[in-house]
Amino acid sequence: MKRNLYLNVQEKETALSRFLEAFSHIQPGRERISVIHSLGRITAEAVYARYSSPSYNSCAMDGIAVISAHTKGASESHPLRLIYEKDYLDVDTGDMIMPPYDAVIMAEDLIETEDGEGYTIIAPTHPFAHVRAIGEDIVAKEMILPTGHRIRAIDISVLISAGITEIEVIKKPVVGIIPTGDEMIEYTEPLEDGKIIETNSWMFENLVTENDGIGHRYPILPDDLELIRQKLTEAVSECDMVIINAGSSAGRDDYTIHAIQELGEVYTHGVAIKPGKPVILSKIQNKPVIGLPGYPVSSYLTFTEFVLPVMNMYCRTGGFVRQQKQVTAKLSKTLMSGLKYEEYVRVKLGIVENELVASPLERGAGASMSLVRADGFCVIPQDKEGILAHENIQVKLVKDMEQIRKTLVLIGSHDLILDVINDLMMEEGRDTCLSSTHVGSMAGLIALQKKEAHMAPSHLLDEKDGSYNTAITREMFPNEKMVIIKGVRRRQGFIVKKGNPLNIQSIHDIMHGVRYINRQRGAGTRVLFDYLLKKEGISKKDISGYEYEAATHMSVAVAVQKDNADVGMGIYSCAKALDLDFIEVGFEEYDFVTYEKYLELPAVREFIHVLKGEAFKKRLDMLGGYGCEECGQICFI
Ligand SMILES: Nc1nc2c(c(=O)[nH]1)N[C@H]1C(S)=C(S)[C@@H](COP(=O)(O)OP(=O)(O)OC[C@H]3O[C@@H](n4cnc5c(N)ncnc54)[C@H](O)[C@@H]3O)O[C@H]1N2
Ligand code: MOO
Repeated sequence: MKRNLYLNVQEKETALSRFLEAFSHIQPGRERISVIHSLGRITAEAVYARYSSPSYNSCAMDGIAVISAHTKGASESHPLRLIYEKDYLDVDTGDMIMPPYDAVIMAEDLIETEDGEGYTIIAPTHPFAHVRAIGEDIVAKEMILPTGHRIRAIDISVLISAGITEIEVIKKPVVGIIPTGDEMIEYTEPLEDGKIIETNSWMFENLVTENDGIGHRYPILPDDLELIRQKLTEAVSECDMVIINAGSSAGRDDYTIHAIQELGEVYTHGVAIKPGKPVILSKIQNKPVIGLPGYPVSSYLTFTEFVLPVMNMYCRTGGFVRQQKQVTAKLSKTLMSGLKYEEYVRVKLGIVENELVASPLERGAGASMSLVRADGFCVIPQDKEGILAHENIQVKLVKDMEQIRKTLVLIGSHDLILDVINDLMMEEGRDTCLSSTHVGSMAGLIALQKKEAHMAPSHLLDEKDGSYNTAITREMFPNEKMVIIKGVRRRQGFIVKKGNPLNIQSIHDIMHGVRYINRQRGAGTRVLFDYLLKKEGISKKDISGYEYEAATHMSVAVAVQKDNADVGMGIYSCAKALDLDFIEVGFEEYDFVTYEKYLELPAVREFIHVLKGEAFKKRLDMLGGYGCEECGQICFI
């Protein structure tokens, strides 16, 4: 099969509005369902009460029902005796109050007469005192819920009390989901080299559910034109709309576009967004069929940008579209982008000194963890080559702002203990959590200078005296009161394959064609490696792979494990986690640099509390390679 070429890459808004226009005939369907099963559904029309509630004059307190006119004149100086049946009846909350009785006096306000035959009162009452009059809550024929209302638990109880047993709601559209690809396997099958666990369809199914539809997933289809054609025909006849996933781009086995062209009409193949470019917008048998690109991030974004607006046509009455909240944030790192596309970047958010700060996450279309970690998305417009650090950007929120407010923002060096600290902070249930962005020690301290983080995890060696973090903090924050919260001492060394097949014992064994994997500029581990090279008089040029960089210790370890490199520098816990060998170079100090004034922040206090706790020490033992003698101690700089 010939490769496809994108002949008609269109701007997103143009492509979407043309597509929606083609389906302007779609109207939300409706169905009648039992009220008790209507939670979360959307009303298709206004709902009116059948009964009033209460439907009779109802006693609101335990006590006596009285004829209010008979209580006139009662006072402390003139107590009034009430006679059973002539003046009152005993009643309990919820009882019906019938004429001539028209008010209730609470039991607490009654004085029993000595003969036990009645009551004395010392204050008069008025008509309908402590009586819930007919229709006080709901009046028959009154509108209880408007059109397009999402039904909640409280609504159901009100509907029932108003005598409604069935309700007209918007029908959920059935969205067919077809995953394709020869390399795909079901999650229940064992993973082999060259195979990929099919995940996108399950994400789609749940996104469809979250957005008021019913996902109908078909089994994985191989890259076979005839089978794709057959399955598309079947899905279109069974569903209201269809998503077909992967095979949308220029690969030789990318058949989706050919199958759709044969069965219907293609409006768009290719939109100017990144990730997500090869999206297909089409129609088969008058139903929308959308081809989404295979990479998880591309498929998530194109789902939200193209599938949701179409689903909205099926399941929203006017005005009900759920809008994503937008906020303005300061960008912590420059984002470059091409002029060819509008680019979507996932960000983490935090509030530092009353300002919302956005730190960009990994940008690759395959980086699905960036979606898990994201607090929001920002868009770099097509006509911009990028956004500079510290500029303001608009962010569409995917997390609750309250949660973001309680987040402690860490930018700097990476260590597995950050995840452990966050886990323990969450476990303690004190409502604070930790967001960490890994840019290396130096870049972290710069972010701290710019007030874009609360703390910078750092392990920067002072070559003069072999100490860690103090000298650089003094140098970078000469006029500020700073503190170092002591973290861990950790074993640094060379991570090599199990059994150390190249017999690497020292930095000298890393030359002569051994494939090294380095860390990014500014990372403490890179500073240490450069220091060792200098000390031993070795040139960077003699290290093959010096330019090959990874962003975290764990990425170094996995590169060695999967044979992308023979050796890299990193911490013991990462070598241990992946069952690799480790040649120790020495211990280093991994600490948290912060402003003295931040010690008062509740999240910082909680952070220190966790660092000093026994639970943290136990978790460090399990990870291995850490010393925690000074953990949580504060050094004033
Ligand atoms: N020569 C060109 N190659 C590519 C272009 C291009 O313009 N010219 N575009 C790239 C872009 S951008 C994207 S996005 C991808 C889209 O590719 P396809 O939609 O054809 O998808 P595949 O190639 O089959 O898969 C891509 C990737 O995603 C994984 N995948 C696919 N389906 C699933 C699933 N259901 N669950 C989990 N993962 C899935 C698949 O294994 C691949 O790794 O094309 C570029 N190429
Ligand atoms: O644009 Mo492709 O959608 O992932 O990177």
